Amino acid sequence: MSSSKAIACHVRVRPSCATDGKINTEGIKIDGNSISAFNKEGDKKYHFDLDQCHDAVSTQEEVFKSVKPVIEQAFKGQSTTIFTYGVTGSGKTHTMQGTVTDPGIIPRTIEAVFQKQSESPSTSFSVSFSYVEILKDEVYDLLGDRVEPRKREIRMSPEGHNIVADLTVQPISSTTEFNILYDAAAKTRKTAATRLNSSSSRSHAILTIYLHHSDQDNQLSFLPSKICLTDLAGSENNNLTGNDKERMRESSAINTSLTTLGKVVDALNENAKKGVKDGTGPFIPYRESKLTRLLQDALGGRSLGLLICCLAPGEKFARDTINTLQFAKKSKSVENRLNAFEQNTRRISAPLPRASQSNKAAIKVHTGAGPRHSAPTGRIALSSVSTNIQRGKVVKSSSLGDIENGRAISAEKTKEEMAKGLTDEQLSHRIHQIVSEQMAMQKELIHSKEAGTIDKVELDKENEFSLITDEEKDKRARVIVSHARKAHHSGDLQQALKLYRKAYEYVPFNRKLSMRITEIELSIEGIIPCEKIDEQEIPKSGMKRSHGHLDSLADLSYEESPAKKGKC
Ligand SMILES: Nc1ncnc2c1ncn2[C@@H]1O[C@H](COP(=O)(O)OP(=O)(O)OP(=O)(O)O)[C@@H](O)[C@H]1O
Repeated sequence: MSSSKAIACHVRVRPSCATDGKINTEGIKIDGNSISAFNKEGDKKYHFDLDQCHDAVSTQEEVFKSVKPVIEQAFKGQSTTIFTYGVTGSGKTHTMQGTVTDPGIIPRTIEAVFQKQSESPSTSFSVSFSYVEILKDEVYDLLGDRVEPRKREIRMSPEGHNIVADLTVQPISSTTEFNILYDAAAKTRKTAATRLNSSSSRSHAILTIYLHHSDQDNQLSFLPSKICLTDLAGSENNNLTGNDKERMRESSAINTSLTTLGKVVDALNENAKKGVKDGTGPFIPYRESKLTRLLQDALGGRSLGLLICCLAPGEKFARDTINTLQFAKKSKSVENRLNAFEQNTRRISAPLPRASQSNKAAIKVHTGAGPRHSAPTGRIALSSVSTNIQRGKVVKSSSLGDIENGRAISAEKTKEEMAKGLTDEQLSHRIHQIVSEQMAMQKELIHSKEAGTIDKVELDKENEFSLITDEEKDKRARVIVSHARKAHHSGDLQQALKLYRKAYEYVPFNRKLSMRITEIELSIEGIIPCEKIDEQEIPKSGMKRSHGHLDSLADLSYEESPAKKGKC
């Protein structure tokens, strides 16, 4: 059944410690589920109503008890995301991970998962997990090669989820096994001392627990439900942290991705205010950072979301406290569209065996060794399946390809057989979902055709995307931007938008381009006037960079490109 649910927002105040400096005992006050905080000057009081407030004496057990109902939804097939947010040193890692003697949400969740598994053998699910960190806007697999860690791409799965390419997903069958693997991986997460925290996390860390459900009696298995536990790196004030140059670079990447997180939440709220339905509203800048791409499901997506805002009690954090609580307040009005049923019945295959010694090898999950734009192929299959469901024809689900759990599907049952077991309401939801998927597929196809129209500028090498260097990506983006600018100049905004978006796929870090896309979208919607670009700005031949004009997209903000930053 489909429903929408706002992100739940909890707050936790950390006990005071030596680095907090002066403490105003009246600075932060909790009363039930309300919290008030004074500004630094102590002359203005801010008040917030949240879903749960934990004070400085709250225990790890109490905090876990308050999040457990969300985790339990995953046992019923609903994916869930919990993330900790707050200034550096406010207790995010303590809350999420804790210590051996005082475990936090992650170890307690794993315990609850295996407890559930042992309590109800009839609820058959096997367990695996992945663990990634986002450091300076690059994704690394913490279960992957630790000696020579490789940056991982983010790709779109056929289901429309952003997933990390070539990610290690480790099957586990006990808490002990998890602890050994997790401890080793957590040690490789980047931490460093700052003036505020002797072991400050310099990266965002996302631990995902996959529950692979299967119905042994009916020979069905489903997409895994996920419990995504995210420990965000802390927002930082370099004056307080005393960061050196390298720390400052990290801190700038952390602050930028958190700013994007805020922008995504703002845009979602803007959509909600305008009552805009899926995909037709203003541009949501998910693609501006890897963090927001990976949290897309939890922010306006299909995951049940819970945000824990952590607060540090020192007076010097007064402003951070209010900012954090304001972030909680605006996140609280973001609604996610939940649908455990739909997620669960998307695929039918032979049942997944429980994790055992024989299937312990870590699975690599990726969208295929093929091109970044292999997704449309998968979607064509999806489209034909959906058409056939509606016509009552039989199609094997193997045509869908199995991306999420990396296994070949050996479908014994058909979608038609599945449909027989659905109520009218469930079927109607399913059809609604399929129509949305078809629309997404069509969009992708338009993009592919677009690539065809610009073959002459070498976009026919699209399927080598994952193999090309960042420099080459920049080059291609410039070529497409030059075509976009021509369309823009001639007033063909739709064509310009398509091409700018295409270029953006190559340079997702390019904020100027992202802003141009937003401007055109708003112009198309008639919200802002269409800004004509000057013909002089259109490169006449080749892709020489134009000079001087700040707004020139031919420039593509080269200072931000990985090539320029020497990342290639
Ligand atoms: N509720 C708590 N009870 C006891 N100690 C705590 C609590 N919360 C945090 N601490 C301690 O405070 C210090 C900072 O906490 P932690 O490392 O979790 O902060 P953080 O928000 O994750 O920081 P960063 O963003 O820099 O990684 C740690 O030494 C931690 O053990």
